[in-house]
Amino acid sequence: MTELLIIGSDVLGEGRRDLLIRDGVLADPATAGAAVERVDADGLVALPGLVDLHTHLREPGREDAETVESGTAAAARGGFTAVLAMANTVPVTDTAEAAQYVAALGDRAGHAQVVPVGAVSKGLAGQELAELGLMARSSAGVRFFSDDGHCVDDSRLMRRALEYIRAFDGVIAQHAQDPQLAGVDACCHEGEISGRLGLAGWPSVAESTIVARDVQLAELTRSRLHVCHVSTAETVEVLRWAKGRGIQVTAEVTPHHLLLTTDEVIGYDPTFKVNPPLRPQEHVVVLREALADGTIDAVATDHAPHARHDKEHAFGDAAFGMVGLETALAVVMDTMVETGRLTWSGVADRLSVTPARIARLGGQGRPLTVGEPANLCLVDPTARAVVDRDRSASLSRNNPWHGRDLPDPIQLTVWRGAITYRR
Ligand SMILES: NC(=O)N[C@@H](CC(=O)O)C(=O)O
Ligand SMILES: [Zn+2]
Ligand SMILES: [Zn+2]
Repeated sequence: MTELLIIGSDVLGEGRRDLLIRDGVLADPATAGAAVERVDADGLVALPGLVDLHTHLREPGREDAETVESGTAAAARGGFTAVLAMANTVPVTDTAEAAQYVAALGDRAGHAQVVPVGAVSKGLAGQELAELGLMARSSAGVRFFSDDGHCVDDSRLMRRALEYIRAFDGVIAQHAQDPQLAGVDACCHEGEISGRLGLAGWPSVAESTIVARDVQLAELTRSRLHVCHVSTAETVEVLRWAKGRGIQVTAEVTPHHLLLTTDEVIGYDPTFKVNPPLRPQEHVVVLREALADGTIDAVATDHAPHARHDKEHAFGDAAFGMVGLETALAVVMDTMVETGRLTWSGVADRLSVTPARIARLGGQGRPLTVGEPANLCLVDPTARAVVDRDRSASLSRNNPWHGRDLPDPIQLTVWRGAITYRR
């Protein structure tokens, strides 16, 4: 029997206590055996293991950019004990077998729980529904469905998906992007900078009009909608309205949309090309407020690794996306904790408790009390470091934080009682 005793950590910033881990669960520290391994956590904060609702692991199909092994190792370094693996792999996760395969790869890697996301439409083509019911009833137990990377544009298909998943308490996570308003070339927030740089514009309303439609469909179907990577002030207004009406909608924001602005694009560095695009500061401020007041429920990374040969192109031709698992908590600390917008218990809520609830994950996002599964991370609230993209567990280097001085919090991650990362 291996035991781990974490001594003197500040649990959720609410007081110092010891934590004993035995057989994968939290036990009474007074019962620790003589051979217990001790971890000195003086000055550290203990949080429930972080849960990422939005990770691209790229396996199967693009193992040159990321594998389940490398992506979940990066997750553990970032304090995550569970990640939802988006369906836009090759082949797409649109069958029960494909979902079971991704979950099995996660079990084999052993760094974090890998929860497969099921596609909404077959092949992400937006034409016919994927096998939603079979994925839900399989051993993979899929509850979270998304065509992420693509918007479920067809209103009728979106309505039917929402109707269908209600029977098994599913949720449809929408990548909100009207493909007509944001055309195929759109790669920069539509505004002064896109005009000056000559980049095709991606207007705010291409996001918010889809969200406005979808919350009304969620109301009609009495089903659950989740909005991926909210990036605009207009979307936040729609969410406030919908939540005020009691519509079952939740939303996430990425770390990069909480800190970076359209200004990053001025140097045409494709590292900063992401979907939805980085927005001007006035949107960033609204996103921070909305995360603080709960209008936006969760932070999700949208970790989107890309191989060098897909990213190193002229801005317009490069792939969309940036890595983010290892730096997510750092950016949330910088934008939300150090600015007084969120307490540690607020951080635990937005990065663990609420995402676990949205995805219906038992055993994740739980309080750190006796009898609960030992999924946690230890955080140093004062450490800082300059981010180095070459010191990463991810296989990809499209890291927008490279060279930036940020908090460097994660000291230890424990999943199911086993140490998955140690500084
Ligand atoms: N966010 C991105 O810019 N890219 C994502 C897809 C997505 O989340 O839309 C990807 O899969 O690369
Ligand atoms: Zn997306
Ligand atoms: Zn994504």
